[in-house]
Amino acid sequence: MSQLTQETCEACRADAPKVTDEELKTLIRDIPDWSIEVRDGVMQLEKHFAFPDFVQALAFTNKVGEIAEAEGHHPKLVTEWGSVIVTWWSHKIRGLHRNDFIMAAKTDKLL
Ligand SMILES: C[C@H](O)[C@H](O)[C@H]1CNC2=NC(N)=NC(=O)C2=N1
Repeated sequence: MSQLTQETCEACRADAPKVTDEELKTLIRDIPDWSIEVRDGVMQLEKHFAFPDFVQALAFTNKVGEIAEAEGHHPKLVTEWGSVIVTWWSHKIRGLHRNDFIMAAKTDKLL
């Protein structure tokens, strides 16, 4: 399990730096199952989680919500029967911050 899971998010600020290309290459190794998506020019981390039914998908969704509230950093969550797509990015900087990698690692740790 990545050391990122031991870190906590810093407060989201509009002038916070995006991760550099070099940091991105290093950080993504810690969360190898996550994909990097770019939507409207905004880089995001995304992963699909499969579950046997809706109840377990919803339970996982709520767990992600709990860590998001605890860290003050929130994802996009798409919950369907047997499926949750989790997407992390930093809205204020319209891109990826270290916070997003921390939260992706913490998301994986929920399973
Ligand atoms: C006021 C509040 O802390 C901020 O708006 C936080 C809330 N959660 C957040 N979550 C994410 N992913 N990005 C943000 O910029 C962000 N900002």
